[in-house]
Amino acid sequence: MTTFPADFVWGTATASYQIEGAVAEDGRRPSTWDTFARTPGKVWNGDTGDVACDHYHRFAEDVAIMADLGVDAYRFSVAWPRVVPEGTGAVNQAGLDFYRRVAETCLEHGVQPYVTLYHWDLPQPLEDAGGWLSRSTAEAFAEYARITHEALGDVIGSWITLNEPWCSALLGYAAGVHAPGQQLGTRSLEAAHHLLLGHGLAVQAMRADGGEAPLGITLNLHAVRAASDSEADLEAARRYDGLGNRLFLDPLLRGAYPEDVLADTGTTEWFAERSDDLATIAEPIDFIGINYYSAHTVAAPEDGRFSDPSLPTPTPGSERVVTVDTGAEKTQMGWEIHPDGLVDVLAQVHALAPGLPLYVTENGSAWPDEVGPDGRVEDEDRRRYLEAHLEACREAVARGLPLKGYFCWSLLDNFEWAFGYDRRFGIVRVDYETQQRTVKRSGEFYRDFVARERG
Ligand SMILES: N#[N+]C[C@@H]1[C@@H](O)[C@H](O)[C@@H](O)[C@@H]2O[C@H]12
Repeated sequence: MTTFPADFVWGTATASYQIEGAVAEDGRRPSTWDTFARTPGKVWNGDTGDVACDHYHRFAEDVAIMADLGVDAYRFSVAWPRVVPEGTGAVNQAGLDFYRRVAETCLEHGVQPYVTLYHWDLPQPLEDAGGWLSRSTAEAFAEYARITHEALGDVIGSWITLNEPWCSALLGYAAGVHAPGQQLGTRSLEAAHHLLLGHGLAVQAMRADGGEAPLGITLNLHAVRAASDSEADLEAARRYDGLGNRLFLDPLLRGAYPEDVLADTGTTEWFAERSDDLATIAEPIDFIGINYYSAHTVAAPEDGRFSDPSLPTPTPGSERVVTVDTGAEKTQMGWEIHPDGLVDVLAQVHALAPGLPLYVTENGSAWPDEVGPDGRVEDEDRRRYLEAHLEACREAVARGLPLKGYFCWSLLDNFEWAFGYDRRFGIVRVDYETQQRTVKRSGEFYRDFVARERG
């Protein structure tokens, strides 16, 4: 059986708004998710990240749990509204100091800090000025990145600029199910462009600041399969792969947008007017992070008729593309379980950028956990999902794909965006009433797997 390289990185991942709480403490100002969560009907049960897992006050305990699990690295995100509370202008030293404490505590426990600079909590004043539909937000992001990199570069092991720009753009500005809750159809591709431009400007700013830490970006890639080899279904798969994957992979790794996607969405001219940005977007990076959860089998709508391409294309799975239920087991999110799809997306990126190091920066599953009379959580479903995807990572390594690490999503149960606290992804349970942490069976499995693979 293939063994993982000795330097393979085993980690866990979280995000600021999902775990920190303390949303108005020590100078933090509102983000778009503070606003969105307070908008009636947007988040399950009216849940907010006001308290979440109280990680802002309990981070030392959480780092100690990671050390006990034996992980090498902790991927967490810096909240922009803690560091530059208004998005631009004044820097909040208390915010920088908090993240320095988190990073130093990690290092004291032998855990490498990996930072994501943007995991969706955009300072509200920037959204009020246009958000990611505005080019100025890309420029503001680069300045925030420079500030944070300059302040924390001595304690951060790796930097990820953006987490899942697809979600920020397509769910935030088209489907409207994420902050800021806009339903602007294909204008969401303008947000995608400004997110990618912000990424490139941030990479340039951090490189100019010096430092040796690797710089990368994290994308949620969709393993896409056509329901049949009919022309209509293959066309549906092309559309889904285009809007879900190539809209981001191509500019980042090929320096060009996919012409078919721009044609599908009637945005060719808009992007042509901004072609000078592509060199910045394609600024060389040191790794790509891939968040993988599921594979999607897609087909053309029953009648085979595609609606007018100029109509809004909120997200893949809109009226042009339907997702087919293959009968595979699903998680509580309704996502089909296809571990082999992880190898497929790793191979897809490798084909575009041979040799570029790859990390699985998120992989995990939500299940309705039960706490036993002994207080334990025997989450066998989550353990099984985890094991299957770790073995998929082993297969990727065996095939010679440059997979360098795996971060389990998530260390803790946390605020699951529009699902609030109804969905638990943690390998460590959080009792939101008491904030007690309990390592689940899946967490024990991950600990034992890592120890065994490390030899
Ligand atoms: N849903 N879901 C779980 C998980 C979400 O909690 C993360 O914040 C995102 O980066 C990504 O969507 C994946």
